Amino acid sequence: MAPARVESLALSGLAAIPAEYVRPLEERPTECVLKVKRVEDEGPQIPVVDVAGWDSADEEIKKEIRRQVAKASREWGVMQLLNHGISETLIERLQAAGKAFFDLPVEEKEKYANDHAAGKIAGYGSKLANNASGQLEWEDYYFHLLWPEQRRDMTTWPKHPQEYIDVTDAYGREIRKLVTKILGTLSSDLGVEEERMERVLGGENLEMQLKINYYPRCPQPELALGVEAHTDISALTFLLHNMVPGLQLFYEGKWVTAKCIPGALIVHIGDQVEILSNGKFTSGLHRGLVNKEKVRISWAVFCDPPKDALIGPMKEVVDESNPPLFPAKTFKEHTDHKLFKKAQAQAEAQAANKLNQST
Ligand SMILES: Oc1cc(O)c2c(c1)O[C@H](c1ccc(O)c(O)c1)[C@@H](O)[C@H]2O
Ligand SMILES: O=C(O)CCC(=O)C(=O)O
Repeated sequence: MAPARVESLALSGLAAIPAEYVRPLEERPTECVLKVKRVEDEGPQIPVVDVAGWDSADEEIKKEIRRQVAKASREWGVMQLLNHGISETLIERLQAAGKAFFDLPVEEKEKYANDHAAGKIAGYGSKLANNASGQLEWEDYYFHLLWPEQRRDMTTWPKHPQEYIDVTDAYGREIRKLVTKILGTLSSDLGVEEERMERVLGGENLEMQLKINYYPRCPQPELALGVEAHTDISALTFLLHNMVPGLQLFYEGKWVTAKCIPGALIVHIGDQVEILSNGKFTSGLHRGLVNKEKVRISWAVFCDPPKDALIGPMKEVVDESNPPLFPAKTFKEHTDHKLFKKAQAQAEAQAANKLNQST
């Protein structure tokens, strides 16, 4: 059976969210997004790195940018990049196209419905109820392969609006260039050749998946999560949003809300870079909150190695005093293992809840 669309639920005007969307107490946001906004200037903030001089002829300028990118990747596993080189116009067009798709009636979007249960994740979807816990996220999404170009299945891309394909293709090309820059910076910081990480991650076979997250208004945002806490299975993730706050990073024991900075591109370090670097770079735990007044939309590009790429700590970052912290696994094994672990943890939590209720 197709899962309920969160958008349809939200539009039905319900005052209380269905039980499957109510997070366990320990997962609930302590303050809803609108309250968080007032205190967002307090405490530690996600690092902001201005990379305008990335290609500068001045070696000192380049060195300083590289130092800041590596520092943010080590300490936070996330950063907001300014002056990243992707034009404002392209970003506006990408966001207008994604919004135009989600502005279609749900029945139109259903024509692109994915079949997650059958392993077909490309298309329009909502999180499936996991048998173990039945917990759901307050979001619908659109997911498709963006790169490499020759592996795209254009039947899974939205046909409306007409501009979607051109603009998403152009954005993908820009992100692909940034992948090379960031992986080069991180490789150098580890003392390996600049091309090394990109090569291990598949080189020209490196994959990029686009996920447009659509978070409808939620009548009880303090009880729900748009995306539950997770680290990304990717190597890197690039994120844009429509300037509605919601992304939070777990840092030094607290959830920190990402500031909405016009023009900024958020970059997450994912599990694959954490593994390659033997934990020198951090795959940051993050989650997405929802909002009572505003629809939130975000655009995530996940950069992944091919499924069969074997990823383990690079030999240069391992020695007697730095033993490998991760076993080498193919990307497919990593993904399967993580999903299995999550399902198992949810099953255990649910069993414990049931036991508590019956005693
Ligand atoms: O290739 C990837 C890499 C990622 O890091 C992720 C991904 C795909 O998809 C996750 C996802 C997609 C669709 C869903 O319904 C989910 O519940 C998760 C994404 O969260 C991310 O980890
Ligand atoms: O919407 C966001 O800000 C976060 C999205 C996310 O973490 C994801 O799609 O995996």
